[in-house]
Amino acid sequence: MLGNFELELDEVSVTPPVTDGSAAMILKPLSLRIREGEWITIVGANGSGKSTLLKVMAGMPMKGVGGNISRHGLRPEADSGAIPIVLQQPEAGIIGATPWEDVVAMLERSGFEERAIISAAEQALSEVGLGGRMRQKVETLSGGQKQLTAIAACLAARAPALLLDEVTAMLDPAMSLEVLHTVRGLHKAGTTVVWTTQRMEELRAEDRVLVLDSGEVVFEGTAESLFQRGNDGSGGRNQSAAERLGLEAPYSIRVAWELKGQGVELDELPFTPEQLAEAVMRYAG
Ligand SMILES: Nc1ncnc2c1ncn2[C@@H]1O[C@H](COP(=O)(O)OP(=O)(O)OP(=O)(O)O)[C@@H](O)[C@H]1O
Repeated sequence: MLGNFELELDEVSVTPPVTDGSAAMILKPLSLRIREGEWITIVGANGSGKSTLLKVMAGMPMKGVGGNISRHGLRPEADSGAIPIVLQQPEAGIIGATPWEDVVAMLERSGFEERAIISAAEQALSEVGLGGRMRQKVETLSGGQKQLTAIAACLAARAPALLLDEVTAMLDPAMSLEVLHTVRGLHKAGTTVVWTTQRMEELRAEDRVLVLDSGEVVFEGTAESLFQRGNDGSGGRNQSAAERLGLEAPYSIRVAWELKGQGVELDELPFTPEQLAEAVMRYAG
């Protein structure tokens, strides 16, 4: 499990480094507190500011940052320094020739004592399901396995939170699901996770979601409340926050809305086909 984590952003904003005064802010002032063990999903279109917000959360030195960022009440540089971010391109952060070498290199760079390296690397690689592929050449791994290698390196180095920048964007649906399931498992075991995505089907009902639009937080709440249509007597047809923000609901939720229009009201909003099937079975009794 990763080290303990509490991150506080107080009126944090980011302005472009060179501006004639007319350029829009990259991130408009926002305040946010993330507690240990939370799962946050940041949703937004290209250019909405997701990566910038992650870099701010990571405590990366950046020009144009206003407001206060603190971890356990300390500035990030006074705490454990910048947290690594796993990026969209599967090869982006990998420096070793095999998963094993990559994780070991990260541990050496992070100043781990030699005798602690082997067990930390083995444990992290098996936690992400790569125990059997530690010595496989990186170029022969799938995109998802490369992402899991990068995630294992963060885990092994005891990064205080997993910061994941659209890590499934370049992966096929099956691989995306495998990476998502693995990270969900790590979260269940206590890891703090910030997951950014443009894919609504990666959300789960209880996720804490931030929606960014042009550098501004336009929604904050659970995924369930993002897709909840109101009960105004119109058969639940009045729009959810997601619809008002132009976000397309996952297929299962669209089916649930359609069923509700036909008078079939499921007892929970299904985020996955499996949840949809279960809710329909419960309805059918
Ligand atoms: N250093 C910079 N100078 C000027 N503009 C910048 C800088 N960094 C980011 N931007 C702009 O800020 C906006 C937000 O960028 P950011 O990369 O955070 O968005 P994003 O939501 O992660 O996008 P994507 O999904 O395409 O990665 C974009 O319009 C980008 O061009």
